[in-house]
Parts: sequence; C-alpha cells; structure tokens
Amino acid sequence: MKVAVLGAAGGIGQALALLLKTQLPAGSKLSLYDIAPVTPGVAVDLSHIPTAVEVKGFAGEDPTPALEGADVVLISAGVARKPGMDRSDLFNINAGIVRNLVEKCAAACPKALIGIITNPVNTTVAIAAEVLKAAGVYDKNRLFGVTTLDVIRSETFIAEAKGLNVDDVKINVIGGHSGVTILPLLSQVQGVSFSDEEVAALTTRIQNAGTEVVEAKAGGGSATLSMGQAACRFGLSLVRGLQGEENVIECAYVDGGSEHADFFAQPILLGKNGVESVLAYGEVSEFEANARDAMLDTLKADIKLGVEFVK
Ligand SMILES: NC(=O)C1=CN([C@@H]2O[C@H](COP(=O)(O)OP(=O)(O)OC[C@H]3O[C@@H](n4cnc5c(N)ncnc54)[C@H](O)[C@@H]3O)[C@@H](O)[C@H]2O)C=CC1
Ligand SMILES: O=C([O-])CC(=O)C(=O)O
Repeated sequence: MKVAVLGAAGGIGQALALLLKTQLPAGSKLSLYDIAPVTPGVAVDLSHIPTAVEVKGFAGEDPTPALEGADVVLISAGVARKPGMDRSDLFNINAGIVRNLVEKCAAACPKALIGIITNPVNTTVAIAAEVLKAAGVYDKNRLFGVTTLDVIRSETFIAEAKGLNVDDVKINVIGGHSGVTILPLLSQVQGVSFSDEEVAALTTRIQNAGTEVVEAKAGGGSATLSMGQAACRFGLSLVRGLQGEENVIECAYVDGGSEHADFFAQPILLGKNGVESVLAYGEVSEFEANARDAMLDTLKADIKLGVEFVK
C-alpha cells in the first residue's frame, strides 16, 4: 500500500506523516511531497523511526515521482487561515494549488483514492472533481473531502460536556466543512440526551472550533495536530477498506448522490474501490432538519464556485 501526502512539510503534513509512519500496516510505503526544500529531510528524519514503513521525500515543482503507484493521496498543500479570515478567504491561493496537484494525480495515479484536506474543502473538492472529469478519469467513489476533524471534535466535546468515555461516543457530522455547513447530529448520540440549550451551544462550538484554534494560535496558523490525527484516522480507514476489511465506516464529503447537494458529507462504507456505498444518515431532530435545510444555499454556492473555477 502506498500513501502519498502532498503538503508534507506543513503543519498538518508533518503531523500526519509522523502518525502514518507509526501506524500504517507493515510493508506500506509513505511518500512525502511539498514544494518546500526541507521535505526530503523530513523523510530522512522519519526514516529513523523503527517501523516497517518505507518513507521517501520529494521537493520541487513536480509531484509526479511522489505520486507514481500511489493507492491513497492526501492533500494538505496550501495556505492556512489567520485571525479575521474565513475559510473562503483561502480560495484565491488554494484553488490553483489543488487544481494543479490533482492534474498531476490524474496523470500519475488515476486510480488512487484522493482525500482533500486543503480549505475551503466545500469548494476544493468540487475543483478536484472537475479536474478529474476533464482528464477523463473521474470516479466519484475515489474522491473525498476530509471532514474527520469535525467528527473527532464532536466526540471530544460531547464526552467532555457529558462526562462520557470518549471511546464510547460515536456521531455523524453531515453537510460540509465550514461554519453553518458543519452539522453534528447530536440527537443520534447513544446513551445521552441534550437540552435545547445544550444542542444550540454544542452545535455552535463544533461549527466554530476551527476559529477557536485560529484565534488561540494568534496568527500562527490553524489546527494542525488535531487535523493530523483526523487525517491519519481517515487515511487509515481508506487503507483498511482497500485491504478488504469489512464495516469500515467514516463520514466524508463526497459526490454521493445526495438529495441535498452535489457534494455532501455523510456516512460512507469504505471498500476495495473507495466508497462501497453511501449510507443514510438516519433520522434527525427538527432542529437538525432546519439547520440542514438552512445550510444548503451556502453549500451549493461553495460548490458552484469550484465548478466555475475549472470550467
Ligand atoms: N479539512 C480540514 O478539516 C482542515 C483543513 N485545513 C487546511 O489544510 C491546509 C494546510 O494547513 P497547514 O498544514 O496548517 O498549512 P501550512 O502552511 O503549515 O502547510 C502547508 C504546506 O503546503 C505547502 N505547499 C504550498 N503550495 C504547495 C504546492 N503547490 N505543492 C505542494 N506543497 C505546497 C507549503 O510549502 C506548506 O509546507 C490549509 O488550507 C488549511 O486551511 C486545516 C485544518 C483542518
Ligand atoms: O478553521 C480552519 O481554518 C482550519 C479548519 O478547517 C479547521 O480547523 O476545521
């Protein structure tokens, strides 16, 4: 199994690479690419950790050598937010970066599962899809917006608020990955109930959790370590699915035939070809149904921006 990380010298990339070096199955290959010249050195550094995962690092303008033979590509290349910015403010720079990198994926590893971390995810995933379509290699089951950070934050905040063992907390987070488009389905969490006030407060905290980190880092970037953990969880789930493991389920932002929008985050069953099936997200409360319906104009506009950027 070969996993490539694009943006590997960055805050997320380095954390993710470390976790993958220590957690990928024995015999895996880890391929690190970034425009930053330090990247081969990041790989040398990681290569001294005694695990049966081979690491190689690549820098420069062309990611192709890093991508050849890749089964999974995780993309965190691009710029991150500073206080006062929205994720959509990253579009001007990150749209072109994602377009160019996915063009290289289409040529070098057209069958790879591609996970997009770079913001604004609601839009960059649509860009990636259009690029893959233009190259004639689009398979909707192989492209994912990584929204796992919203899931792990929800698990953490719910466990804290309710005094639960965090390992026992499971939740679906649907929609997209910014502001009101992030919708944790708190009504479905087993073994616990929330007052209306708690639902409102927890939902808002989960939606604003990225900003919480951006403000706390005070100009030094956005979530990197928790995102590294989230991307590792998601990447390992992709690998487990590819290896034929059963019942591997994650929420992700996919082109899954949703009635709500062309791309929508919801639970998916992973398998040997990426998305094995898109799962229903189940019953929702009135609060959640209203929040879901209210987000759709924003989500659809974010998607349209990405489609038009490529066309
Ligand atoms: N999906 C999600 O839940 C989350 C997404 N993000 C997003 O992830 C992205 C990366 O964040 P950080 O790692 O904190 O940023 P960072 O600035 O620490 O790292 C970004 C890396 O991308 C590299 N890069 C820039 N252009 C490139 C190109 N054309 N090819 C290859 N590498 C290139 C840079 O050299 C840098 O090493 C941001 O857009 C951020 O908003 C951040 C947190 C959560
Ligand atoms: O908020 C940001 O800019 C980074 C991000 O997507 C998150 O932490 O969820």
